[in-house]
Amino acid sequence: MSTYVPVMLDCKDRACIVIGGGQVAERKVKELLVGQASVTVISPSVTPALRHGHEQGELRWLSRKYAEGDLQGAFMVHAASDDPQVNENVAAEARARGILVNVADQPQLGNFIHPSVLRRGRLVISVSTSGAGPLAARAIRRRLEEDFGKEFEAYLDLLYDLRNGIKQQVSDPVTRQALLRKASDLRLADALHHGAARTWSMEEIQQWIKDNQEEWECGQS
Ligand SMILES: C[C@@]1(CC(=O)O)C2=NC(=C\c3[nH]c(c(CCC(=O)O)c3CC(=O)O)Cc3[nH]c(c(CC(=O)O)c3CCC(=O)O)/C=C3\N/C(=C\2)[C@@H](CCC(=O)O)[C@]3(C)CC(=O)O)/[C@H]1CCC(=O)O
Ligand SMILES: NC(=O)c1ccc[n+]([C@@H]2O[C@H](COP(=O)([O-])OP(=O)(O)OC[C@H]3O[C@@H](n4cnc5c(N)ncnc54)[C@H](O)[C@@H]3O)[C@@H](O)[C@H]2O)c1
Repeated sequence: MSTYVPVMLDCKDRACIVIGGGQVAERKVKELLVGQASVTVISPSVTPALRHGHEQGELRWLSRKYAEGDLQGAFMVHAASDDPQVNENVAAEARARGILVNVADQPQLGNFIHPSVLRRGRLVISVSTSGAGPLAARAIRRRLEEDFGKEFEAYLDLLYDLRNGIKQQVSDPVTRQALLRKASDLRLADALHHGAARTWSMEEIQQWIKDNQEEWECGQS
């Protein structure tokens, strides 16, 4: 079994092809659409959700079987048909073209696999068992859902603004580092959980930076 390297891929507007239109293809397409990829499904039949996506213009569906040459110009392909020989052929074309390829039934023929994903806005927690047991990956992800609740979406939006504010307002590198550490303290997320998880105004963000900067500088003198 491979030891995989986890990465976060930017698929925005990239040509991503999915061969097959069943439940597995649907799941992979959903993740690609979250990443704003340009998705083409090639399959004689598709699930109602994929058909709906096609009708809404969210993805392209070519209603036919895979044919060699379909992968020309693609960034990534998913071989998710229920025909092992077709999936093998897709993997072979992808390898010859140097395209990223995921193979649903024979993962070892591809060069990446999907983790189970928990999203809370900007927070992405990916769980993989390296192929040992996808259902266990799902179960672990579900357990993490309890520890990382919806407040993390608001917290990461706040952290994004706080970091930008700190970088703009605080020039001393040591003070800046101290404030960045404080903003990254998960107690801030807990506070959002216990209080109302709401958006901070720019004034509140600037005030937080000012107060904490003063507190830090007082502690140093
Ligand atoms: C996490 C998740 C993400 C996703 O798909 O996006 C995912 N599989 C999920 C569900 C799921 N998969 C399977 C079942 C049926 C139950 C069962 O058999 O256990 C269910 C449940 C269902 O479908 O409901 C069967 C299965 N899966 C693979 C094979 C082939 C093999 O093992 O050789 C077979 C046998 C096929 C057969 O024999 O028919 C292979 C892979 N599945 C992976 C990912 C990759 C490894 C992930 C890891 O371990 O880190 C890897 C290697 C490649 C890949 O797909 O990228 C998603 C859960 C999402 C969530 O809910 O959170
Ligand atoms: N990796 C995973 O997470 C995972 C999970 C479950 C099953 N699987 C495996 O993934 C594969 C697909 O599973 P599914 O449940 O989506 O199957 P499914 O039967 O629901 O769908 C198969 C799809 O492949 C299409 N297809 C068949 N021949 C084709 C061809 N020549 N060109 C293009 N499309 C073609 C069919 O039209 C259909 O839409 C199976 O091999 C299954 O064993 C993988």
